[in-house]
Amino acid sequence: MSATSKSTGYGERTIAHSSTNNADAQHHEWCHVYSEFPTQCVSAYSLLFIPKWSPKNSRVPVVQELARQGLNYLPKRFISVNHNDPIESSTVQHVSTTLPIINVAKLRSGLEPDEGRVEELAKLASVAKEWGLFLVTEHGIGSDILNGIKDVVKGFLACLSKRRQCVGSYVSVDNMGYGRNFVKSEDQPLDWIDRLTIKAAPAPKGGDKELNVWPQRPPNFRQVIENYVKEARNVLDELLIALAEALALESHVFLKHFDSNNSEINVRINYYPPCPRPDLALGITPHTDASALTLLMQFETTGGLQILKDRKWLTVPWTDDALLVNVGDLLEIMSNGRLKSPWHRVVTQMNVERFSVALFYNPPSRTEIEPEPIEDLVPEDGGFKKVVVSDYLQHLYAISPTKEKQGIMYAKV
Ligand SMILES: O=C(O)CCC(=O)C(=O)O
Ligand SMILES: [Fe+2]
Repeated sequence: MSATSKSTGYGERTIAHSSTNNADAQHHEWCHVYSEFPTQCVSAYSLLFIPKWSPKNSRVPVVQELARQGLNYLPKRFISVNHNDPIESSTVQHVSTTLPIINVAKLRSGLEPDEGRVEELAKLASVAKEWGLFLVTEHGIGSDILNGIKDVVKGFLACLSKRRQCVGSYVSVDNMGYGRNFVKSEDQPLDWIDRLTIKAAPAPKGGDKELNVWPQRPPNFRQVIENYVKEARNVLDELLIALAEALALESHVFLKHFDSNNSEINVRINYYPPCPRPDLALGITPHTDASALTLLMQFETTGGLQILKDRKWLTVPWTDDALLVNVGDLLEIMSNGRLKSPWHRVVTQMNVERFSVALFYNPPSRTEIEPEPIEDLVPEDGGFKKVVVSDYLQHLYAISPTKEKQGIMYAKV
């Protein structure tokens, strides 16, 4: 699910937790390595303080540390795949060519139709409607920027594993640390992932305490991510225009909800260490992204991301060097269901590690998004109603959505 400030940050993974004082922050600093439950915390601090489980004090393991131990079994807290569920256990390798790659350069609005724009818009309409996600090339984000991301992400994880010096300060921010959303009980299965979520935009306002969760090591981490965010924002704005036109809507119907000073951009670094039992564990549990659009890059290996299509999990045919864009709930609402926010999950792999970087693009949090009317709406599907972005996100955190209990229902008429 897309990040909001509720799941922003890094440290050890802390769940559904409001960190508001220095004592808590200190606790975060000390408790980096956990085995199965908080009561087995190996830090010195935990020897003195063994809390009863609650979302407030719950901790989950740093998966990287578990993977390094070379376990040949899966700790039981990570067992999540239910082999009795025909959908859950359906994994079909998707080898079709039905995920066309969108050439962003051809979509640019100044171009004449004969420069291929019309065909590219038609291709975009078809892939966005059928899949809710698509690959993009010729997006203009330089390979130096993308390679820089790979370097700082790996540098961050490496220095974390040595001395954990690279963790920023996270006082006064909700649900801090390596975060997995929606872990609310002790017996809820955990994902085989370590992740860091950073609120990259908007810049903190004068009175606000800076949301300073930027890692301090490698020293260029923040600069590199911010350069990427700047370029990515331009690409996503272009795509919002192109998607509107592809759906035969006025060009700015989606982009009008965004503004360059206050739109929210959260960046999440996902690290999937090699997993001893890929048949039993998931890297990320099935979810839809709450964002308007998500921009994803992956590296080191492919093949982890799957999408739920026609009641089957299909491996997304994602080539190494293309970026992937997926429609999130907020765009499903803005488009009044013309675009669907796809259910997706990440599977684990045995001897390889995988990294991905997800950039979630949302309108400013107080924006009321208004679904674009549909004239011939079928009466039984009332479409969507107006929602305030932050209300929608709060609702998601409150309900912990699942396929049975979908967050998007909140915005249905
Ligand atoms: O790792 C991936 O490919 C997908 C990550 C994802 O779905 C997310 O961070 O919301
Ligand atoms: Fe996602």
